Amino acid sequence: MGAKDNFLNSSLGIVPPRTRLNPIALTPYVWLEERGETDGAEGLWRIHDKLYDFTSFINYHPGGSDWIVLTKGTDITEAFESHHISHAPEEMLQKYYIKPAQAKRNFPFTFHEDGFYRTLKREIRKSLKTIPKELYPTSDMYSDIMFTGLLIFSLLSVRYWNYVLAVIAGVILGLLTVAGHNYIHRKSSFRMFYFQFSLLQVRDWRVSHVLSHHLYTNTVIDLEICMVEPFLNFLPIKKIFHGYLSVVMAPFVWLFTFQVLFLLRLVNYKTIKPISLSGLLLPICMYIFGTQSLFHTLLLWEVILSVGSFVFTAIGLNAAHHHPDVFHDGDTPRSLESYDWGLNQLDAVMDRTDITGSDFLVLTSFGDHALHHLFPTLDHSLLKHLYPTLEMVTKQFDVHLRMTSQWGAILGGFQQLMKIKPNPFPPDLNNKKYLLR
Ligand code: HEM
Repeated sequence: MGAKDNFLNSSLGIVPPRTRLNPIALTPYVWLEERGETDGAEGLWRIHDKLYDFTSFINYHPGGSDWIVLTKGTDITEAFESHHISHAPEEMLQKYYIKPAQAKRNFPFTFHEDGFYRTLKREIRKSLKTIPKELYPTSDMYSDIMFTGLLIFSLLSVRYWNYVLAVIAGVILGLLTVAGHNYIHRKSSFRMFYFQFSLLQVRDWRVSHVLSHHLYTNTVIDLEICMVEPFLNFLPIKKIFHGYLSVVMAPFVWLFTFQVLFLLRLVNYKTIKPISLSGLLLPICMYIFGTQSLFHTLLLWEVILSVGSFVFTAIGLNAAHHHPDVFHDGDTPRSLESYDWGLNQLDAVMDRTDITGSDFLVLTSFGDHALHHLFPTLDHSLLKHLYPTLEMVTKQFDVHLRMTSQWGAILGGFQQLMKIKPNPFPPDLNNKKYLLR
């Protein structure tokens, strides 16, 4: 098998986008455009094996117009199923129905009424009604405090020309960016723009993270896998120097993710909108209130960005998905015929015992990740209340959520980078060593 096949081969039978071999050219928008060629949506919106025309619904979608506009011409089955917990969206579908789809779906995932995901969703719907209102949400408070901290430490660092203060501002920026991600999945709100002080873009991430990584986790179509290649290759395929280079490269990737993605954004300038530049408000404030030259202001801002990038990317890439026992495309899957999407999500995740339970840690380190993937529109501070329900349904289906420590996740990430042989057996969700304690 050549290097080319390595990148294109999916053990789930998923046909990747044409531009899969060229990570720089594979922007979120190219990814969306090329989904049109594989999804059999015939220029409309596909849900399961039916085609719909939501054109007249774009401006009425309660989650915001972005989601509908971006996904025209694609299969939105996984997005539609996972982003709505109430029955209302499903009940509206008939109004927009056009015709049956001709082509087979590009994904093996199913959502049968008696399957794992829909059963869990029914139970979660009930559990959400029992959570007392006063218990949530703490996320808004923590996010606002971090935003204020970022401003204060950034301004003080430039005012007093102090690298320590800049590093503190950088750490806050990294954590605030993770927290901002909590809002990107949901209907648009001002807090989602906290994410943009990193120079990363909400709209791009709604594609690369929400519509790609979240729905097709660790597969050849997961943009978060594609975008870090060839520097970091998490798929179990033949790699340069058997992956040793990846391990050395990892900290550099962490350090410059914010800046490199921003520069790539400038290359694809046609998708830039005025709001894309909102992150520049931070250096502008630093320049106005800091009394330093433009050059010195930019220098400290670069320190803040690099530290922030390091914190955000190191947390993100070592949070929950990369471990030799977690499913990566190429590994033997649980099923190819009828693979419940929720089970696939459990196969592709491993949560961390030392993060779960703390609202602040969960918000700032992509915690309670399995539940977050299964129900991405729920505020992070709600997730801890849903473990008993998850446990009840996993027991019913004789599967478990696997847990490890944060250190286990970091170590697992490096082991996965070195891994060149796919797992010959499907993921084992009953493996005693990882069970929730
Ligand atoms: C790409 C596909 C879609 C995505 C990613 C998406 C995403 C979302 C999001 C993020 C929300 C807000 C949830 C919240 O913050 O609580 C929402 C709400 C909603 N969406 Fe969508 N949506 C999609 C397609 C649709 C379609 C096709 C319909 C109906 C024809 C629909 C109907 C609704 C309704 C009624 C709500 C209100 C909340 C609820 O009842 O669940 N959505 N959606």
